[in-house]
Amino acid sequence: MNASLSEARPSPAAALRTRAHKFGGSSLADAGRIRHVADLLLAADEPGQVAVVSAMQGVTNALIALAGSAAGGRDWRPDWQALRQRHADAARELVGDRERGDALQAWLQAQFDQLASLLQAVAVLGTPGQAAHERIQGLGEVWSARLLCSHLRERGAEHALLDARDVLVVRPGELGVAVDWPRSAANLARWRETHPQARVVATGFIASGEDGLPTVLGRNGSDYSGAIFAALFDADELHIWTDVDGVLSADPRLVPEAVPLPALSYREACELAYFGAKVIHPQTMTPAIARGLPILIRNSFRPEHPGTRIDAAGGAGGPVKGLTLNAGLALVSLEGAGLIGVPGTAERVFAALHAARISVVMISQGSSEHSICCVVRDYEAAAAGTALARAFEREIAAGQVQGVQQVAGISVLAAVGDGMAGKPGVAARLFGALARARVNVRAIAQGASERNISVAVAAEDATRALRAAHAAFWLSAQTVALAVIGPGKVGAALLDQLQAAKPRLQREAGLDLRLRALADSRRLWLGEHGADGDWRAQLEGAAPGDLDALAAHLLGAHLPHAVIVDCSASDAVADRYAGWLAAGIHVITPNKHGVAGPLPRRQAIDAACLAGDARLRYEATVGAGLPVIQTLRDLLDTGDELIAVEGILSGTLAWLFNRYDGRQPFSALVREAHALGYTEPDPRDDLSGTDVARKLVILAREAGRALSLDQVQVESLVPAAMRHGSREQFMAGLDGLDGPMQARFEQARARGEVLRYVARLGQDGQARVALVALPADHAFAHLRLTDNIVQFTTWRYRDNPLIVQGPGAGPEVTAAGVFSDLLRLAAALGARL
Ligand SMILES: NC(=O)C1=CN([C@@H]2O[C@H](COP(=O)(O)OP(=O)(O)OC[C@H]3O[C@@H](n4cnc5c(N)ncnc54)[C@H](OP(=O)(O)O)[C@@H]3O)[C@@H](O)[C@H]2O)C=CC1
Ligand SMILES: N[C@@H](CC=O)C(=O)O
Repeated sequence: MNASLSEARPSPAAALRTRAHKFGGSSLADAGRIRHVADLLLAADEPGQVAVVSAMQGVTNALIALAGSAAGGRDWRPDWQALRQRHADAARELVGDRERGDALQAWLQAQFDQLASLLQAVAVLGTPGQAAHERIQGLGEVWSARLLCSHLRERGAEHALLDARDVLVVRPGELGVAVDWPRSAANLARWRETHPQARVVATGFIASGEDGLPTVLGRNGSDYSGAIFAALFDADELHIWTDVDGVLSADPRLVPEAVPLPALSYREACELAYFGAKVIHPQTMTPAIARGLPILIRNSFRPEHPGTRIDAAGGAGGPVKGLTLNAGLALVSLEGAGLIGVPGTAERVFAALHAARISVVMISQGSSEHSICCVVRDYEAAAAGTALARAFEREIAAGQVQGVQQVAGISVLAAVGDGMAGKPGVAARLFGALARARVNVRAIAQGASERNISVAVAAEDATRALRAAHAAFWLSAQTVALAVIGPGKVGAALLDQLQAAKPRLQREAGLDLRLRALADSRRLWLGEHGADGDWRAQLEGAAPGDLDALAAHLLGAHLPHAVIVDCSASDAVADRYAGWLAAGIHVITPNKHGVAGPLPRRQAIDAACLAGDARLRYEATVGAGLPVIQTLRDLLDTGDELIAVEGILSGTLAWLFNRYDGRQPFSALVREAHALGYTEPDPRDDLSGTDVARKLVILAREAGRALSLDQVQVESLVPAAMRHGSREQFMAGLDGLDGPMQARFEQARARGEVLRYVARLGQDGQARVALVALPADHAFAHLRLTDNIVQFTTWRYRDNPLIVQGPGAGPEVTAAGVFSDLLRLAAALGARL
């Protein structure tokens, strides 16, 4: 009786090439769905076919409820009637032929009459009893199989109807129901003598016990029946039809980007199923595994989709095929010097937990043997703690073990894939992704098969951890939750560039930049799935809100990475950088107030970066899209020393003095520069030299010099009378600039010189920004438009300074500089850039 499946002899009809199909309840929910199943079966080009069916959706539960009602003395007749009507209606729709239809209705009526008699008996006894309960539960499959078979016959197909109770013999086993293969195979062979048809419809879920009484296969029983009949009919493949495109790489409710997996090995499928992925149950697979039968998980709503193939080979793919998350767990650990080098500690832990009937989800022990920890279901944690405390009572009393520690709110993330075995770097990639997503790992386990790495993390980090790991193994794009503050000239250009580049970045770099928040000084827009459409329209309808809500919303997405891009010129916004960075939000900005602001603020920002993993990038603060800061950093990082910096650091001032020839009013050019988006929001910041001074401060600080804005000698081009008042008042009185500027210009021209606004940071530490008259052949006299020029004199470049030159202002180039920072950050976070 213990004969295994491989010993079972195939039925005489096994010479046929046969494919087995299994349809679940949702595929048979009503007449329309049953008709669709028939379409699939009739369209399949296969000589032999076995279709194993579940009950119509919800029918098994309805039958169990009927038995419960009858046993509890409640009136079961209305529900019985509804169930009868549902099947009678389906039968009417499925079988139009009068004679066949009447026969089917009469058969159904007889079935329901028998059910009614059973329920009456249950009501009298006050309990269904095991035998009646199993008989009642399994009726749904008998009815659905008959409906499908009758419909197929109506359409001219000669399918035989196999009631599994006539063939399949099972007995209770330790891990559930076990099949008596020799008896079942012999029964099938006998049945085939009178049912030689190539195509068969069989009932799932039900079978006969060794005593010949009807029984059921338990949870996932219909899938199990599919595999059993596939084996008994010696099928070439088993197709399990569901309502999804196959096995997904992760739970789509937690990772919306989860993808269907084309192929899995049996072992991968078992590992994923164990950790809760929506794969078929491992027990279901045993008959298939035993004979190397491929299982295909397919979508009955999209039969053209190939689905997931599960077989011995498992197909190609990355090292990790899928990820699962098990929630509702707790960590229970023992720690103490009394465990070191003591043989039998693990055995005592397991024995104590076994005696308390507690199943261990994961176990981990450091090689120092100083501690050992287990992950158990949270509702069993207290009992596990008590069991361990009792088992180690002596050591705890002697102070050799520091009691039992329990941590609730734990989830286990498991990465599964045959390709992990023998491949260096997989764990590094997983842990690197978790670190970058700021997820703390509480415990780790990897079996010697190297097919599964499991990590225990805090429940609140679990979704972020899953998404980060999913992206790290290229199962989906690296997803970055993005907020843009200040959609003014630069911000708007950036948003347009982001929108245009998004599809290509997703496709080619595996980077999903998801805009979740937008704010200007008056409005805050928060979105769930990213502003993929018209961001302007979204902001248009937004209400006022504060930046705390913006940061909370960004973090609330549980996306692996969060970035705020500050495109304002606001000091108040810059004041928040340190807090955001400390909270793990990366910051990117062209706004100089943060990095050139008061030293204590800058120090707080730097400290937040050092303490955590969040990064601040601000390349566009100097030279807009030019690589000025990066160049200086590269020089310093490779061991060079900065001696001096000199240059033209203002695009606005460069443009003004490149254009100004004394013929048109200087004020007209300032208005034009403002309209072109070169100036700061308030052009006085440019004309006063403050903007240039800030840039010099940024470069000095980059070189490690603690320079403050008030230490820079600044020559302002704004007459004292125009320094106060609103921006609008200043713009209205702009022609007040014209007289003094004309005079400076004429003086310089008389000497054959040109005017340029130059910044200089000397070796002596002196910082100065001023309008100077330069000889007409000076390098700074030959720039074009908004060109900046920055000359770095360093120890290596002491005879011939290193020069960075190019356009240094304008919304498009500045936005591109900000975007480059974002992409460099994304690359560091793991995007394929
Ligand atoms: N233009 C250029 O060539 C370059 C600019 N930069 C820097 O880029 C930044 C933006 O410049 P630009 O686009 O020209 O400026 P704009 O004036 O066009 O845009 C500023 C944006 O910031 C918003 N804003 C202001 N205060 C706040 C606040 N407290 N909270 C939220 N949003 C706020 C404004 O909103 P609202 O409309 O409601 O006021 C507006 O959307 C500046 O810091 C500038 O120094 C850097 C390099 C080059
Ligand atoms: N207004 C600034 C813009 C860049 O920082 C400039 O003109 O350089």
